[in-house]
Amino acid sequence: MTTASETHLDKDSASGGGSKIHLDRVGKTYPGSKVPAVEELTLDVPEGEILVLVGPSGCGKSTTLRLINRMIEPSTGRILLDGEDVTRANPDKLRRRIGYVIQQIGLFPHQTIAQNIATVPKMLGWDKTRIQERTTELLTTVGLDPEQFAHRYPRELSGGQAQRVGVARALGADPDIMLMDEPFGAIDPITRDRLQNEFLRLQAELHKTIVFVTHDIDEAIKMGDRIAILGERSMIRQVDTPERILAYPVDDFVSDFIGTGATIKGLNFLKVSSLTLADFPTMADGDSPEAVRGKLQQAGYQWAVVLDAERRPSGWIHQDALGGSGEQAPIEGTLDSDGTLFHALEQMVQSESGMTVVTGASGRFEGVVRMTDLAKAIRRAQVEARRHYDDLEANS
Ligand SMILES: Nc1ncnc2c1ncn2[C@@H]1O[C@H](COP(=O)(O)OP(=O)(O)OP(=O)(O)O)[C@@H](O)[C@H]1O
Repeated sequence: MTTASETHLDKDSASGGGSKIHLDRVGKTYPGSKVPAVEELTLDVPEGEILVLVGPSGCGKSTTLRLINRMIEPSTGRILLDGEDVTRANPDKLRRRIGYVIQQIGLFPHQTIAQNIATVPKMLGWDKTRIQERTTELLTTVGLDPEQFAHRYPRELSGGQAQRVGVARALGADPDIMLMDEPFGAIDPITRDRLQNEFLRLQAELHKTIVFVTHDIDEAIKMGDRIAILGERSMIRQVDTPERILAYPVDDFVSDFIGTGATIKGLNFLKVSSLTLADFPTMADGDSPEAVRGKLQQAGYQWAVVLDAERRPSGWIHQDALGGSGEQAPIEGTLDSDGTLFHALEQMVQSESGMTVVTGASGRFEGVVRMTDLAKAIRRAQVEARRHYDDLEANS
């Protein structure tokens, strides 16, 4: 097995070529501390990517994030944005280019929501009309009615609304980089899920380059184009797409961190369209029970899919019911080829047949997904991920 230190960087990233954010052996030792909080961290974030930093409490995630906008000054190393060394640039100017969202939101309590959102545009000297237009636009973008909310104060908002304002404020001057430190951390699970979805929808339009800190691996899997799993002193243990990390954690530290159920979570990244659906016995209008029993015996199945006149699946029939009761078991939902294998598994475990039906155009029957198909797809993902790491090692 390759080790994390051998695998966490590819050749391009070592030089930072073309990255929006490039950290070059950045380190931070806090005054009075013997141990660095961040040690020799080299990391790249390509333009338009959400990179999630995840790791155990105290491993240095927040410090790393704050090094990027120099809220914390690095002790060693260089920070490059768009290829430009900003390690010694004016930090105030730098921060105007970079949006920053934190868990505690940090809204100014004595300023209205509109004034809060206008913070950076004001610093940049925008005129009143432009600021007002931008504030209205941003409130709408984050799903808050400007008429209702612009003139309220932070204490007059719910946690979820305040968090949306936090995002709007960070987007104030349209920065192309956003740093987000557990932005949805202190919110109830339902609102949190909604905010995550809204943010992903927003990002699909805005294409910001985002570094996002969380200690929650599920949030990392959901939000990240890539995830960097950090160990002590922000040492990278593995950095990759969520699907590859789930398919192939490089060591026990990463396995332990992503926890149980990683394989099942990995099914979220696999689509029904990646499967070759095998021929499956069906019972259409006019088929005799004997003929269907013959098909089942030949194919080695106990269940057939019953189809209506339009070849849409209407139920399952067991071989014992053929020619007898004719009783059918319901189909617990169907999937199209865009569905994920995670949904296929969910439907499978609810279905009496233990299989999931796939439909195509106009709901017509296309095939079924069986447990063995899921197992094969998982193994294929694992083999591909492993091959990727073997190639990286061979090329390093
Ligand atoms: N201002 C500071 N002065 C001294 N040490 C600090 C300071 N801020 C953080 N540290 C230390 O640096 C290390 C990394 O802290 P940091 O907040 O970056 O970790 P984290 O991974 O974000 O933690 P958490 O998930 O618990 O928020 C910790 O050991 C912490 O105690």
